Amino acid sequence: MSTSSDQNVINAAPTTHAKLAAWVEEVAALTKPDRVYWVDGSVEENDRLTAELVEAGTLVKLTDPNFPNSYAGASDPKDVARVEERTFICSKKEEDAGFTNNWEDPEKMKSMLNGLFDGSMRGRTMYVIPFVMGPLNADEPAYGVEISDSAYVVASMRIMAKIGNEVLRKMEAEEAFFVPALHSVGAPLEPGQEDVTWPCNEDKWIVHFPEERAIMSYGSGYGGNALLGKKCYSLRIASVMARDEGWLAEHMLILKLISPQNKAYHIAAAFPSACGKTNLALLDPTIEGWKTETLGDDINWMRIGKDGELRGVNPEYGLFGVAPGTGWSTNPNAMRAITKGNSIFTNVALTDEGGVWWEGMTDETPAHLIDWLGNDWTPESGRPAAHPNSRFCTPIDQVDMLSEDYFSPNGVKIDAILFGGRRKTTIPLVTEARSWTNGIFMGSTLSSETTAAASGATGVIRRDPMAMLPFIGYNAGDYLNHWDKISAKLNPEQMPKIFLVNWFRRNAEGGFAWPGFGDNSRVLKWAIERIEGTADAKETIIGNVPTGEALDISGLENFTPADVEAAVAVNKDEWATEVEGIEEWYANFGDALPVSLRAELDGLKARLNA
Ligand SMILES: Nc1nc2c(ncn2[C@@H]2O[C@H](COP(=O)(O)OP(=O)(O)OP(=O)(O)O)[C@@H](O)[C@H]2O)c(=O)[nH]1
Ligand SMILES: O=C([O-])CC(=O)C(=O)O
Ligand SMILES: [Mn+2]
Repeated sequence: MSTSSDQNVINAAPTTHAKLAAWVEEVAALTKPDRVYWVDGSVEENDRLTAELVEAGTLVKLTDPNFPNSYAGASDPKDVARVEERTFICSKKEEDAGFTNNWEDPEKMKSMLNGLFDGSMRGRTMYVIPFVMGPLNADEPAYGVEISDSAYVVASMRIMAKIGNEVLRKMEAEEAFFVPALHSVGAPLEPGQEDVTWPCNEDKWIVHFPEERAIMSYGSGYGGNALLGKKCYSLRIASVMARDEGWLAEHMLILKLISPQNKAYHIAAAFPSACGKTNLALLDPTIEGWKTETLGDDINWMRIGKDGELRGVNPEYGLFGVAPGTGWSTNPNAMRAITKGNSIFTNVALTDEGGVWWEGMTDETPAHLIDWLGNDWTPESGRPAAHPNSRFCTPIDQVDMLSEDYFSPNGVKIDAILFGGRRKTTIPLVTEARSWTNGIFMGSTLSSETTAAASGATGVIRRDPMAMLPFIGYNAGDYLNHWDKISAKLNPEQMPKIFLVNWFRRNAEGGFAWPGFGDNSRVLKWAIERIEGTADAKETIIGNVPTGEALDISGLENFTPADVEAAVAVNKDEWATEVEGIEEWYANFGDALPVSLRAELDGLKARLNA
C-alpha cells in the first residue's frame, strides 16, 4: 500500500513531549510497523484516510445525498461487539479488581501481551492519535494518546473525541500526563500478503492497568474494544481516577429538561448498554410546553461543585449509537443529526440508492437491500438486514438540540438521577426512591437483560450496579463505598432526586406496557413534579409510584389511568423473587457492602413481609 503517509518514517517524533516520544518509539520498536504516522486531525487527513479505507474495501462512500460525506463498513462477523469475557483489570492486587472483573497479574499480562504485540503491526501503518476527553480548556484536560494500526479507528476517534495537533500542542506545552492506549488489530501482513477488509484476530484482549492508567487492546477493531477513549478510558480508567480524586465517572446520559414555566432541570440517567440512553438523551417530548436539550448520551463525569452540588460533563464529542430502533418516528433528533452526514456506519444494511438502512429507521421497509453480511436481502429473507449491534458514529455538534452548556468545562448541576434496566416484569415504569440512600440501593441492585452490545447470550437477567458492571475499573465493593463517600460530601439541599425506571416492562398481551421513546417525557414530567412537590404518588414497598391520574397521558391514544396503574404495579410475589436475587447479588460483596445498603435491603424485606 503506497500512501501519502510514507514520508513519516519511524522514530521521527514530531513532539517535544519527552514521555510521549519515548513511548511511541518503544511501541514502534515492539510492533514493527512499516511506518509511523502522527495524526493531525485535519479535514485533508481524514479525506485521505477514508479514501484509503474505501480503496481497501473496509468502507464504502455513501452516494445517497441524504447521507453526505458518510461511509459504511462491515466488520468481521466475529468482531461485532464488546468482548467482556476478554476484558481485564490488571491491578497489582487481585482484590483491587474485585469479583466483577477478570484479573491477571499485571507483569504476567504485560509479558504475554508484549509477545502478541511483537511484530503485530508488520506491513501496516502505526497511527499516533493524541486526544482529549472532555473540554481542552478544562483545568486539567483528560489527555490520552491512542496508538492504533487501524485507519478505521482513527476516523472513528476523530468523531468521538477531539484529536490531533491542537491537542498535542497543548499537551506538550504542559508536559501533561496522558493515558497511553495501545491498540492493534493483531493482523500483521507478511510481504506480498493480501489484506482483508476487516483485519482482526480471534484472540482478543482488552486490558487495563489501573495504577498506571494504561490500556492495551489486541485483536478487535470494533467499538468499545478499539475506540479506547470511550469505555476503556472514560469509564474503566476514569472510574479509578475518580475514586482516587473524589469524583464519579458514570455510564450516564445527560439531558436538560425545560418546563412550561421555563425552569431548567438536568437529568442524568444510567442504563446498561442498548437500554435506551441515546434515545432518552435525544428525547423529543410528546407533551405540550416541555422542551429538551441534550448534553451527552453515554458518559457523565460528575464532580462536586462549590455549593456541594453534583455537576456533570460529557467527555465525548460524538454519538456511537445503536442503529436498529433509531428511526424517524422513535428518534427524529438522532435521524436529523445522522442525515447531516460526516458519519461512519458499521454493520448496517446498504440501500440501492447508496444509503444505509436498519430495522426501525423508516416505517416502510425497502424492497431490496444488501445486508450487513453483504448478501442480497428482501423483506422475505426472514433475517435482520442490520446487525442488532450495528452503530452510527456521528459528531455530537450535529445534534440540533445540543445544549450550549455542553461546551462548558464546569458542566451542569444534576437535579435528578435515573437508574434503569430492561426488565419484562417486576420493575415498575417509574419509582421515586424513598431517600437518597434508597436511590443508591436501587442503583446498586439494578438489573437488566443482556443485549447485543456485548458478545454472549442475550436476554439473560443480570445485576448491573449503576449500569457500570462491565465498566467499573476496580473492586465493585469499593465502588459502592465510593458512592457512599461522595454522598457524604454532597450538600443535602442540592442532592439529586433518584428514580428507578423501566421502559421495557411487558403487559398481559406481551407487548410493551408503556409506549416509551418520546412519551418518556411524561415520566420525566412526573419526576420533575415530584421534585417540585406538585405531583401525586402512591407509596409502595419499593418506593413511590405515580397514581393512575398523576402521570400525564393526555393525547396518548388507547392509554388509560388503569394502564398506568398496570405499568407501575408492584407485585409482591415478583418482589419476593427479586429480593432473593438481590440477597444473592449482595452476598458477593461480603464485608465490603456498605452498611447503609444492607440496611436498605433489610428495610425492603421488612416491608415485603409486613
Ligand atoms: N420499547 C422501548 N425501546 C426503547 C426505548 N428507548 C430505547 N429503546 C430501544 O433500545 C435499544 C437501545 O437503545 P439506545 O438508546 O441506543 O441504548 P443505549 O443505552 O444508548 O446503548 P449503548 O449505546 O450501547 O450504551 C434500541 O433498539 C431502541 O430502539 C423505549 O423507551 N422503549
Ligand atoms: O462500547 C461499545 O462498543 C458500544 C457501547 O456504547 C456500549 O456497548 O455500551
Ligand atoms: Mn448509546
